[in-house]
Parts: sequence; C-alpha cells; structure tokens
Amino acid sequence: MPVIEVEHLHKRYGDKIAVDDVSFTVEQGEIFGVLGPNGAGKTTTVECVQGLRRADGGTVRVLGLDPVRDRAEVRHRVGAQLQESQLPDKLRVREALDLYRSFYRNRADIDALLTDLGLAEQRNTAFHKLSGGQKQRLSVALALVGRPEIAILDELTTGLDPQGRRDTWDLVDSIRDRGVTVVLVTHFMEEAERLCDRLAVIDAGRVVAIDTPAGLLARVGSEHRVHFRALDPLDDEVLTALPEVTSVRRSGDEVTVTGPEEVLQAVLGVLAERKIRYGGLRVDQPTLDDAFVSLTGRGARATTLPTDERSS
Ligand SMILES: Nc1ncnc2c1ncn2[C@@H]1O[C@H](COP(=O)(O)OP(=O)(O)OP(=O)(O)O)[C@@H](O)[C@H]1O
Repeated sequence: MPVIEVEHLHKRYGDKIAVDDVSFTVEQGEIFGVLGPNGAGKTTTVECVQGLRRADGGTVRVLGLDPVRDRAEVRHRVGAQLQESQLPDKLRVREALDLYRSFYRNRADIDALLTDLGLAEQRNTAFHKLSGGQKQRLSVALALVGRPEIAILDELTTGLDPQGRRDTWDLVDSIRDRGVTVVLVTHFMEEAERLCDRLAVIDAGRVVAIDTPAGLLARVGSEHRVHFRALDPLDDEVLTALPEVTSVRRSGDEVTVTGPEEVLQAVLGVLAERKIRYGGLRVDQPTLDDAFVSLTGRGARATTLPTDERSS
C-alpha cells in the first residue's frame, strides 16, 4: 500500500522551475531513495511531501492526506530531520529531545532512543560540543521522537567520515526495522546502493528512472573492466581472440579489457599461458555512478546549473 503518492509535481520559485514533473509512490515499510545531483529538485520535492511548500501543479498524498491542507496531522505522522543550525548551541541532547517530544501526540521513550542511537553517554552534552556524527544522530533522533510512520532524511551523511557514514547507514536500517518507512534524499550513489529498496533518480526537476538499485545497474549492462600494465610485449589480438572479451583499449603499456563477469579469468588465463608478466591489476564493476551517467549523460556529483542560476 503506498504511503506517499506524488503525481506530476511541479514547483517554481518565481521564474525558476525547481521541480518540473515528478511522480513516484513510496510503499509502506520501504527505504525509498531520492537521488540526483545538486539542484535537481530533491529537497523541494520532499518539502512538498511534508507540506512545507505548496505545489504549483500536480498532487501529493501522504498517508492518504493532503500535506498542505492537513499539515497538522501530517506533522504528527511524518518525522523530518532537522538541519544542524536549527538547534541552539547550549541546548543539551536530552533537553532537545524533551522539547521536540512535547510537540507530538505519540511520544517515543527518550532513554531507549538515546541508547538505540548511541547517544546515551552524550545525554547531558551541549549541542555545540557534539561531533559531526553525534549531531547527525541527534537530528535523526529528533526525526523519530514523535514515533512517525514515515521518516524523511535529507543528505544524512554529508560531511561525515567513512566510519560515521557506515554507522549512519546501520542506523537507517534499524529505523526501517522498527516499521518506519524511510525516504532518503541523497546525492551519494554508494549510499543509495547500500540502503535503498527502490529509488527515483531525479535530474533537472524530472524523474529519469525509478527502480531497485539492481534494476538500475542492469540497465547499464554487466560489463566488467579489467585494467593492468603489461610488463612483456603483448599483442591485442591475443586478447580480442578470447570469446569473453568485448573490447581492448591501450594507453602505452596500460591495457583495459572489457567483457562479462568471466573476462577476468579469461585474461588471467591467457597471460599465464603466454608467460606475460603484468602489474597494477584492477577490476571495475558497473556501479550506480555508471547507471547515473548513462541515464543523464553526466556524473551524479556534478552541479547541473551554472553558479548564477543557483544563486537566484
Ligand atoms: N527558496 C528558493 N528560491 C529560489 N530558488 C530555489 C529555492 N530553493 C531552491 N531553489 C532552486 O531550485 C532548484 C532545486 O533546488 P533543490 O534544493 O530542491 O535541489 P536539490 O536537488 O535538493 O539540491 P541540493 O542537493 O543542492 O540540495 C535549484 O536550482 C535551486 O537553486
């Protein structure tokens, strides 16, 4: 059963079209990703879902409600992550949770939440003394303090180190395990691949694909790329003659061979057979980055708009 239904959402800021035409549904209990480069319209889309912005066209239903007209009800049932700067420096972790809890009809057990989010030891720590990862966990805790049915997490791991990012991913899994539907806004491919059941890829205000991570990968095919440096003379034909090889590229003694999953074994076999020494062996598998590039014609981390347009 869908808990969020967005149909032909359109939103402008003055003359600027932030969201052109976006449609998707989110099913109960899933982690749904909204993925796209900076300026694609992700935040505007989820702000319309939360009822924080009024759409200029299309319809949005959340738990069967109109998020603008039924804002009060939606606020109780949809938890959203706060931006860091929205908390005063001196506010302590426990105080922040107590305060935000008082806004909600359904109230989470704060001690259990602190333990679950690994913040029990920081309960009396002032906000400005928390590390980046702890601040991030607190913002997630604040999104959960009203025991929401849906949690919207926007750019959750931006600014975290790799360990902090992995910890946060485990946290998102555990939120879903509590039965909460998660909408995750991100421009990190790896994050989307690791966490999301399905995702909408948004580019320049439009949905370019909605699929599972595996489904998106399948769209770019399953070509693997084997890179190595040939330390002995090697004729390209030795490689192109292999049935597993679809292409061979050379740059000096650097060789890149593409083919299906079996291409690595085939290449290693022929190098061993001909006693050709090699170094720097590396294999690239297709990633969501490749899927993104093939869907949109550019990398996910690229900014889509020139600076002057983004500042308007
Ligand atoms: N309040 C606003 N007034 C004018 N333009 C805005 C406003 N908020 C966003 N925009 C513009 O609308 C477009 C979509 O912005 P939005 O923040 O929704 O994208 P995003 O995909 O979330 O980007 P990011 O990953 O950078 O947060 C961008 O071009 C942005 O500059």
